[in-house]
Amino acid sequence: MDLGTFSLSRQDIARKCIAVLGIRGSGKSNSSKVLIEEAIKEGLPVTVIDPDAEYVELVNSLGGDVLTSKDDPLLTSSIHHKQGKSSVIDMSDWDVESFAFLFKYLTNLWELSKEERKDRIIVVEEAHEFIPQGKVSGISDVITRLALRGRKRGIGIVLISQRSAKVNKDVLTQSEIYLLHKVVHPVDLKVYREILPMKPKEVDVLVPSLGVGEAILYMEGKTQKVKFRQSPHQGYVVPASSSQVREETTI
Ligand SMILES: Nc1ncnc2c1ncn2[C@@H]1O[C@H](COP(=O)(O)OP(=O)(O)OP(=O)(O)O)[C@@H](O)[C@H]1O
Repeated sequence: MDLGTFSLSRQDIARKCIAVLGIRGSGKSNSSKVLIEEAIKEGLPVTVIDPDAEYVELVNSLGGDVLTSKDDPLLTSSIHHKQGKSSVIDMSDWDVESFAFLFKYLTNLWELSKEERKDRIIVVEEAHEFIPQGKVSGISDVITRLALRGRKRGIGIVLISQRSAKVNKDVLTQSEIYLLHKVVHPVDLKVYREILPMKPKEVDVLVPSLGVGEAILYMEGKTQKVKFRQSPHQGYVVPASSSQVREETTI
């Protein structure tokens, strides 16, 4: 899989927990889109939990289904599991119905994958909103289960967040692949220092100097500075209202 200055195989990413971290504008979404494109091309279906509808065009153009709370979560998850089809759950309404849909869809995927193991990657954009550190909900419970126990059922997970310190630590620290984009805040640098097998001072110098699309890849005990290629799927502009709606809704 051609990701930019580096490549990973299907085997590298299937059934793994992958963390994509970095400040706003560091390139997380682009990097995740490149990963998703390549996974789908390799026949590895993806389900994206998408709070800003940023991945709708990408998943749709690669043959996946776009879902909202108006769809039937049990029916769609059953079809997607059976057919190995990709999907994107448009959460941009950020309302009670969207969360109810997400919970039922993921819970059903979890049950179905017990009966019949099939590879799938669940991508969680803005992961700190769904699996926050120190808070438990039905959604956080099912995503945590998928992340920590999904491997045997064929399920891998990609957690994307600009607020690494706010993502559930039990899940984040279980990641097998880290793609660490630029951060500058001491709180985030502290998280990186805990993850990376580097001297704290090296982390403090290297990480804030990363350019857009550059990241430190850490897997299997090795670190490597990489640069992602640009995804052709940049098309969607985030509506200004969606983050405001999010502030007012509790899961
Ligand atoms: N590898 C890359 N090569 C060239 N441009 C890139 C690359 N990665 C990201 N960009 C550009 O940088 C900008 C920010 O990228 P992106 O939206 O992926 O960042 P982000 O970290 O996800 O930000 P946010 O948290 O706000 O969503 C975009 O205009 C994108 O096209």
